[in-house]
Amino acid sequence: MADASPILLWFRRDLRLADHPALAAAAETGRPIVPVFIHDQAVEGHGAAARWRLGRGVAAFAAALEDKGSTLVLRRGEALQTLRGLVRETGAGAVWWTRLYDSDARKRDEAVKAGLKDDGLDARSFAGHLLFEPWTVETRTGGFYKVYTPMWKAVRGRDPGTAAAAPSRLSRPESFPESDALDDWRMAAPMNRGAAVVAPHLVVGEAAARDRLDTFIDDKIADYDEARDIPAIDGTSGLSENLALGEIGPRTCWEAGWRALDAGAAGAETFLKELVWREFAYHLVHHTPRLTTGNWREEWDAFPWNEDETRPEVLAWKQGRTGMEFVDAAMREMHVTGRMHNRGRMIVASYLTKHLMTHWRIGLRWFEEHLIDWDPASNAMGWQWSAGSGPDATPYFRVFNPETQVDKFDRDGEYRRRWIAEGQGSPPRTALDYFEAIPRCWGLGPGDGYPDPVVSAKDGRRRALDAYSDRDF
Ligand SMILES: Cc1cc2nc3c(=O)[nH]c(=O)nc-3n(C[C@H](O)[C@H](O)[C@H](O)COP(=O)(O)OP(=O)(O)OC[C@H]3O[C@@H](n4cnc5c(N)ncnc54)[C@H](O)[C@@H]3O)c2cc1C
Repeated sequence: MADASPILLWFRRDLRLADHPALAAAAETGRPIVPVFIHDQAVEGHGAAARWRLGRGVAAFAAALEDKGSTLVLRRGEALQTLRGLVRETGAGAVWWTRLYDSDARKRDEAVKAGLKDDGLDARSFAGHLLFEPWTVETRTGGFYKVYTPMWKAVRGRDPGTAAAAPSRLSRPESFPESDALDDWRMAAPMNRGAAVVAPHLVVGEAAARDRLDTFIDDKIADYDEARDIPAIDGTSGLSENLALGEIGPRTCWEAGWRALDAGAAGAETFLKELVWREFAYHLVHHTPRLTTGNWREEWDAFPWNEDETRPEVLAWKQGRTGMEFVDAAMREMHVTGRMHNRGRMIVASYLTKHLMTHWRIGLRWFEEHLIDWDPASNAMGWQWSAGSGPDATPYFRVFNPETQVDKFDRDGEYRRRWIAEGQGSPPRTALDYFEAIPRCWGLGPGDGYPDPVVSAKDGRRRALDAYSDRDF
């Protein structure tokens, strides 16, 4: 007789109903589905902004499941024990989930799979977080790609499969097990007063992510090639926030990008390429887990980066008060919106690791604390790319000059005016919001003077290049 026991569907960073292979497969069986989200602090701990954003995403997903006649069961605790408890409570014969690729998640998932299999359960993982899983893309000699462009060429013409539609209804078990109350998890607590400032900038949930993609394709993709590099222009998709939590599937984005390319949209190929940068980051993290914790090029362990986080110039960087306007504008954008334009990310990362000779790990952790689109793979790759210690990285001797970057990417000063209040007669709301978002104990206000540079662009560059030429690797 066919197995009619419930399937526990363990949701993690895949908070969606469409383009979800594990959910589609479960719905196909006709068996009752028990959707579960476990707040597993060991893996889903995150920084303040990502944790808060996760809470908002879980709430939106729970509401979407209610619309389908189902219920998201929330539990907190160590994953394997929690799932075993839920199996006992529901009589489930299967536990299915979408694969993740960073090392913390993989270690947890491997232990979960082994434990559940020992219990005689159908423990199964599915693709869905990526277009192409890391072991399916190989160089001609059989390794993984360490350089982006050949990887792009290898996958450009590949078919990642079709994104499935959301199931129309989900079969319910006779009763759902008890669920924690999301409010009891206090996901917003570490955000303090920042939450009220960042909240209007969030775009939460699957339906909103889908609208965001459609708006991007209809209104922005044609100009994406050029607009994407100008931080004052809202010219990118903004989808990183949703992709990070799986509120939209990468195949849905890929298909939309291809349709736009086929229809002749000029920027569509660049958009597809950016999606593959995300893949590249995950392939790297899968094959070399140290990407998130240590120098990918291990010879960089000998480089004299400073790891003292208490230095005043590091505090100035965190606060957006280095006296370098482009750097400060970008850091403040992150305080207010939980995001930072990609150009800004490259500039502040270069400035911290080169002008301030500070270890990229300090920046990586600060981003992890403040980004609502925090992603373990893209964040680590971005930092190591900027620092020069990663694969296919910008060479260390290419030091972004924050002053000349202004001429290229913010010539009329709109971006800097949007975020830096000091010196403006009537600063815009965005610039004032920065003072509402930051910790009160910093004691900063819009009436303060704008700081002198903690290091001049020229001196910082020279210091970095001297250290680089003194290295013995
Ligand atoms: C130091 C540093 C840290 C970063 N940290 C993160 C992070 O924590 N989370 C994150 O999602 N991205 C990170 N990035 C990559 C990039 O800045 C963002 O993905 C991008 O700004 C998101 O905006 P968007 O969604 O509008 O992108 P779009 O320009 O619309 O691009 C579409 C999608 O492609 C992917 N993508 C675009 N650029 C990159 C890139 N350089 N690397 C990897 N994927 C990319 C993203 O998923 C993005 O949503 C980082 C980059 C740097 C230099």
